[in-house]
Amino acid sequence: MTPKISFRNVSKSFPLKGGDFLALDRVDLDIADREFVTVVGPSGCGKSTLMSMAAGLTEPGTGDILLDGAPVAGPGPDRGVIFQQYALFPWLTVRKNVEFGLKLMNLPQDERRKRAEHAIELVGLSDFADALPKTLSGGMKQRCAIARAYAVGPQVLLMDEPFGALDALTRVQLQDQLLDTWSRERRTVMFITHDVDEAVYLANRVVVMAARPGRIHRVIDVDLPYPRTEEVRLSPEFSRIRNEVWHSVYHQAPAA
Ligand SMILES: Nc1ncnc2c1ncn2[C@@H]1O[C@H](COP(=O)(O)OP(=O)(O)OP(=O)(O)O)[C@@H](O)[C@H]1O
Repeated sequence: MTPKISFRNVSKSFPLKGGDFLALDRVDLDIADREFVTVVGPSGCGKSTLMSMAAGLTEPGTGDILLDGAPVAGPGPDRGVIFQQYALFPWLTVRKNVEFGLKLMNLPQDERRKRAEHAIELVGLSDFADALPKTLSGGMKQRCAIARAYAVGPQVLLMDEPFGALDALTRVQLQDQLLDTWSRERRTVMFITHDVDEAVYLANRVVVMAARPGRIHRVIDVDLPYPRTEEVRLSPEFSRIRNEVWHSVYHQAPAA
């Protein structure tokens, strides 16, 4: 079956004083339809660059990035992008923030309203639909940003450390909520995180990257059942996989 997203021999350099800096070196990765893939690796290994290329916001230097087998030519409503900073419009309510992305799709007003309500309900913010962002906690703001991405109905969610700024408890709650939505709506998810526990808890597979140059170091299967519960989180198998990921991230041999 055609992968949902493919990185084929993708390299990317950025110009620096004194020569080019190779940020990504020959990355090959296929992400299947409806798969949940997390990406971890040391700071600067190119995680965000890789995701930005899948989003169509950054062009690959060489190689191909394919979506359903066709080259990515730029951003599109088939991919929802969520960053660590909530990026909400402060003067718009939760509902208006969520509806905003739908305006660009030229949907009729009642369809926009319906889609926004559904997305707001999915993230558990219905009681706050008419609230302004400044009155929301960090976790609620991030849920609003997630609802905005959901509302457009993308087949792919590209999430760059979406829970990075949140406290540990809110983070765990949003992980569960994300998995709950994913298991019902089954979008393809590519999710960057610095948190090894989070990477294992969420994913079908964890991609471990290495730095200098940025590249894929290992891909580790997470053969744990869904739904991921506290029991799963506390299981010996979870610890074993977590330790394996941890070891691959923090004990990488330097590049040849
Ligand atoms: N626009 C740019 N111009 C020059 N260098 C860049 C640019 N974007 C990224 N880089 C460099 O490319 C490398 C990879 O950056 P990237 O942000 O993708 O890494 P990362 O793994 O997401 O890092 P972190 O975990 O710290 O967020 C870094 O060394 C960075 O300095």
